[in-house]
Amino acid sequence: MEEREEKNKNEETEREEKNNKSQGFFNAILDRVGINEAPLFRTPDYMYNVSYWLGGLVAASFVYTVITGLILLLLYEPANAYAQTQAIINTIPYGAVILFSHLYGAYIMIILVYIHMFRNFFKGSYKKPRELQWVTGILLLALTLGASFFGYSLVGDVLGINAVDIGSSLLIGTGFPGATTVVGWLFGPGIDAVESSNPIVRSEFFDRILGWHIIMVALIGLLFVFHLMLSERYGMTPSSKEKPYVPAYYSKEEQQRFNPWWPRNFVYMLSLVLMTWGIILIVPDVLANLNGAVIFGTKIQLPLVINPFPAPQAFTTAAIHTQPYPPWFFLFLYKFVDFLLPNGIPLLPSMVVAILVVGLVVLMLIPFFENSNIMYLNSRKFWTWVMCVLIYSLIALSVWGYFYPGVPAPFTEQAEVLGIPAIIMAVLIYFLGGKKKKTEKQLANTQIPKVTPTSILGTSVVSLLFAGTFGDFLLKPNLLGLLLLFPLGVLVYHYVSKLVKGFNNHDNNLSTKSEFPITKKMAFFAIPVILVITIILFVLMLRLPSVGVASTYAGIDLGVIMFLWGYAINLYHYLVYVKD
Ligand code: HEM
Ligand code: HEM
Repeated sequence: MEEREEKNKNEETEREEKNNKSQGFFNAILDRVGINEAPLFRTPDYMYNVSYWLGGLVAASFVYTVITGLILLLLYEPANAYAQTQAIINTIPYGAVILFSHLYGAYIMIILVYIHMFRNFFKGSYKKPRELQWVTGILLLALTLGASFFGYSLVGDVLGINAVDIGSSLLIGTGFPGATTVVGWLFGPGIDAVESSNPIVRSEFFDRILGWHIIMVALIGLLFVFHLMLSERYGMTPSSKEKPYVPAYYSKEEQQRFNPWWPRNFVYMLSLVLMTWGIILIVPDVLANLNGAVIFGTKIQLPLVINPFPAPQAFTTAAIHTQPYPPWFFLFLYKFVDFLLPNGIPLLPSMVVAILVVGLVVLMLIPFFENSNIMYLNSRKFWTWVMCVLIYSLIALSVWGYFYPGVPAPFTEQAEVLGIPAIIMAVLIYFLGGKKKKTEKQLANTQIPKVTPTSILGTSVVSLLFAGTFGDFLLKPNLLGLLLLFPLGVLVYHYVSKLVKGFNNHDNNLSTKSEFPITKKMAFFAIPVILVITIILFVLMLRLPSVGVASTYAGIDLGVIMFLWGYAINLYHYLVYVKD
């Protein structure tokens, strides 16, 4: 009896092994993992479009910065921050590539987080049942800016140390109870320690900053897991054409028609990840080579805010001659601090901090303030206006802060730079935005306007330029003014007509066809060509210098290889999965 049982068991294992062999080793592992049974969201064809995967791109840049950050952690010396950062750039193999791409990984992550956020607002993805995703998203945005701020201060250059100085003065200046204690927690012995001749005191400061840098990154990681779990619960927000009403999500039954997560989503995501990583490597390494290069007899000196090289060391003679800029992602705040009240008195630090905190909380609670039950933009004109003004103000204040740092901004200037565009946007959104409320029946029978934030912003900017130039021309008629009026007039016409058409156009973006400009035949041949090119590039990479700034050539090479691989996988996705 026992013998027979043993025999049966053996036969079963043999059968299983045979089965696994015929499946292939890789598939057998996936089968064991149960990839097909995992409760991952199924995706309809039309969602294979970058706009639906922006969060994935943010996550890709996050993972990149974590990998390079862990390598930097092995190399960094808190007691010797600036000198060691220079050593990483100049003496450690591929150190410059790792540090520069860590910095730009963070920069690209910040830009993508903003794009992801605004896209999710305009798509209505914050509405029921995704409110928590929006709330955790805003926390993720704040943490990303925080982690980048602390990372930036780790270098020990004048910009990073100045940023800490401004930050702590702002907090202490609020006079809020406990502000000094909080500053003590955040910055330990403070920036004076950076000047100390005692390495223990110096490391006390940089250790504290490093600690916060890693804590914030860990919090991003934890919160992201939650954010992603929520995303898998309801899937990505369907197109408003498919689901025009709240709550917009596909039921379990509907999902059965769509593509399972494995392998198509994996293939698509891999292609996007590799392309993002490629760009993170290429951009700073190209910039590092541009900086100091002589082009047409002119020596290029990149502005400090985008330069991958550190600024001069804090508290040195060179530092005195450096304009104290904050990191570019806080330039808007830097200008905001220069604002004067209508009576000419500067904004108090307590007002600045209070406005920021309240603004962030309001942004976080948008899903609860704006709860119209239609997914289209014209059902939430007020909030569309708020978000358009927010995008515009972030950009305008950053540019303003860059060109006129520390120059007090009187109320009249604030009204010109921010007030007038805000009014133009309000008028455009109100008058061109169609009727606010429609019944379900009307909605089904009418064309739903489709207006993008870009068309609203574009129209506002060109109208403003046109109005300004026209005003100048009236005051001081001249030929240049007249010549400028024509192209600007054409641009105004272009944007306004686009906006008007947008309001009359239905969202017809549901085609499952690819937007690829090339045919499948071309894609079929392009893949092996890319493979051969990347092998050549790889061999070349091994011959390029590995130490010092010159290693950035290898960085560019690796970036191009990654980007091309990402593109080749994208072509593969197109060939295998996209229907003609
Ligand atoms: C576990 C993850 C991470 C670790 C261990 C880490 C570690 C480090 C270290 C040691 C430095 C100092 C490099 C030097 O000056 O020599 C640094 C710099 C920096 N980190 Fe991270 N980091 C991590 C993730 C991140 C993330 C997720 C971001 C962005 C959100 C970020 C943004 C920055 C920035 C902007 C710098 C300044 C780089 C420069 O100015 O060249 N880091 N990081
Ligand atoms: C570290 C920052 C962030 C990461 C890594 C991240 C990641 C993700 C990922 C992977 C998704 C799944 C869908 C996709 O790939 O787009 C997603 C969806 C979403 N995220 Fe984020 N996110 C971040 C920040 C934000 C912010 C700042 C907001 C808005 C305030 C936000 C709001 C949302 C919403 C509403 C969705 C659902 C989108 C939909 O249903 O189509 N996220 N996020």
